[in-house]
Amino acid sequence: MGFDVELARISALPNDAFYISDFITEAEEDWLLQKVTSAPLPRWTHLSHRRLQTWPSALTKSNVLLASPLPAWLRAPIIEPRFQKLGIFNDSPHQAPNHVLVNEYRPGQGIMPHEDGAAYYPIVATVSLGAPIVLEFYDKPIGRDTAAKTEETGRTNRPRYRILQERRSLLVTGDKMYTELLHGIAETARDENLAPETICNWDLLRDQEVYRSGWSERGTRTSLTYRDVHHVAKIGNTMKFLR
Ligand SMILES: O=C(O)CCC(=O)C(=O)O
Ligand SMILES: [Fe+2]
Repeated sequence: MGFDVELARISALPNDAFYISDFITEAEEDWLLQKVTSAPLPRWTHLSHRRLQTWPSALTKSNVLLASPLPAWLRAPIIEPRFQKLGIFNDSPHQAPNHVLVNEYRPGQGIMPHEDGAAYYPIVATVSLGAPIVLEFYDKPIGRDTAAKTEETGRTNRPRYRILQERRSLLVTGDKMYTELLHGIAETARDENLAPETICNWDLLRDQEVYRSGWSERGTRTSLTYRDVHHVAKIGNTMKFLR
């Protein structure tokens, strides 16, 4: 395999999580960003605090993916051969990711603490492009009225874990990190309080020196989040019912 995945384990976390700082080269990063930005405008969904592309297509209301291959630029070299060599999706239903959300965050933008839900096998592999950003994991609010509590407390609750994602890195989180915690990205123009004690993957960072001041100015950060959707429907089968 050439690379021992245990070397990439974020050992401060109780459940499986892996971080590889130099997952893609600078040239690959440039090329991927160019692919993202040259996608036709209707590809983007504009949300209030980020914009999003969904490949190959959005899931149906019942969380079904209509079978269609991912575009070549999202497959090679990331899935083939790199994910395959690392064996990231070996245990997932299709032994490979079949769905990618591309998120773009400008300074000041983020994503409220949330969970990704049951549509996906609980492994997410995220490639970060453009600029570093901190991903935060929160305990789920306890008790009834969960959604309202998340709205109220999501921002003020202190995160339980923080992971700094450098540009060109890969973060793999799975298992209970996704099913028992919420994750989000603060809406800020500056990630603060960066230190070995507060950042779980500090030892695995490519460049700790640049964060010595304890903060990092946000730039435009793009993430490619790879997942395996449980339910896939062949269009041919769907068409049968339409005839
Ligand atoms: O951009 C990220 O790293 C996280 C995105 C996310 O949580 C999501 O799309 O569900
Ligand atoms: Fe998410």
